Amino acid sequence: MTSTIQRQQHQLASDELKLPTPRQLRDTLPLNTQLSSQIQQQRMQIVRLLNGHDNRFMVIVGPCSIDDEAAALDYGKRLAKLARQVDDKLLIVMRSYVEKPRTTHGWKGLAYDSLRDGRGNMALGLHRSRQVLLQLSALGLPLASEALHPLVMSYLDDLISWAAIGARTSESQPHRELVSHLPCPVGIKNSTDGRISSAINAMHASSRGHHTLGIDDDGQISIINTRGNPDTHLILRGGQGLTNYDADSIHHALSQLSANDCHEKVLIDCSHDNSLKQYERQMEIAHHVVDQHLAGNSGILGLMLESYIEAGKQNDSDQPIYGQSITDACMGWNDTEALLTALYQKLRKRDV
Ligand SMILES: O=C[C@H](O)[C@H](O)COP(=O)(O)O
Ligand SMILES: C=C(OP(=O)(O)O)C(=O)O
Repeated sequence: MTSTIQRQQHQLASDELKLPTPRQLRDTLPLNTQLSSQIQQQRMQIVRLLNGHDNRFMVIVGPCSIDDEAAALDYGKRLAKLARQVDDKLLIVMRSYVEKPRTTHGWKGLAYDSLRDGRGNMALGLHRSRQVLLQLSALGLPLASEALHPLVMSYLDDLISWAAIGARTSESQPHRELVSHLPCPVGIKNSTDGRISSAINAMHASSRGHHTLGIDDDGQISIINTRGNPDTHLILRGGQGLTNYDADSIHHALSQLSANDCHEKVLIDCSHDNSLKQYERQMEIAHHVVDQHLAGNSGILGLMLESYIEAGKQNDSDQPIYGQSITDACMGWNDTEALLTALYQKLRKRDV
């Protein structure tokens, strides 16, 4: 008797553990032709910037992590409106991260634990992630996300215009294979200790085709033949308490990229070690980076900001605060809008 109950419980648990295949989730939450061609065009716009065929400045801005669809959409609407007003000078891409790499442990993002109850209902998490990315795309914004788990990407990569490989994974072979397969431009971060060589090696490795393991659209474990991704670039995010957004660090990075035959373009992450995790510092860093660009440094592709509706970050023990980060501390919307407007005006002034 007991063993029958145990078997039934086990059966229930394993049913709950089953996920839809990528095709099933895409069929449930389809990308329509209009949005699909919007995303194709947005990817191509970023590639044009990367190849120096468009001299706009790219800004990847948004919450450290998406934890709540209502707040993400509220933020997205504000950003989409601003993006339209400045789009002759700034190509604005919304940070829409549904996976978070952790230094040790902590909340891993909407895709893993959307209820934030620690039970890891990934069927719900993947559904909610795909749904919110579709809704954000429909606002007209290009979306940026970190490519962390290769299988998670098989559910979401059609919605993303730009992906990041984080500082903790740039040295990993499966991530380099993943980049080689992704259908969009990818920024690769310097490692957490500040080295840029791991990112440069990753750019080389991912520019080639690979044969690797993965799943097909129907969830069958398969050999995946990747095409090689020519559209990668370096992201400087500082490391081990040292910053690398100053002119000398950027010059050094660009000369290393040139010596290694990589795109001579860097994106500056104004957060993480560059801000020494003090979110307010992102504003002065962003100005410093745009000033270098205006002084003629054409190797600077743009910058990244962590920003949400409310400034700072929540404390686990507090009542939830709408629009405030539950991972890294972010700039608030008012400062973000003022900063992007000021950067835009600076860039326009150059042309008058
Ligand atoms: O951007 C987010 C964090 O810096 C990254 O996920 C690591 O976070 P942790 O050190 O709090 O785990
Ligand atoms: C985790 C992130 O950054 P990094 O990999 O630089 O720590 C991030 O941008 O969310």
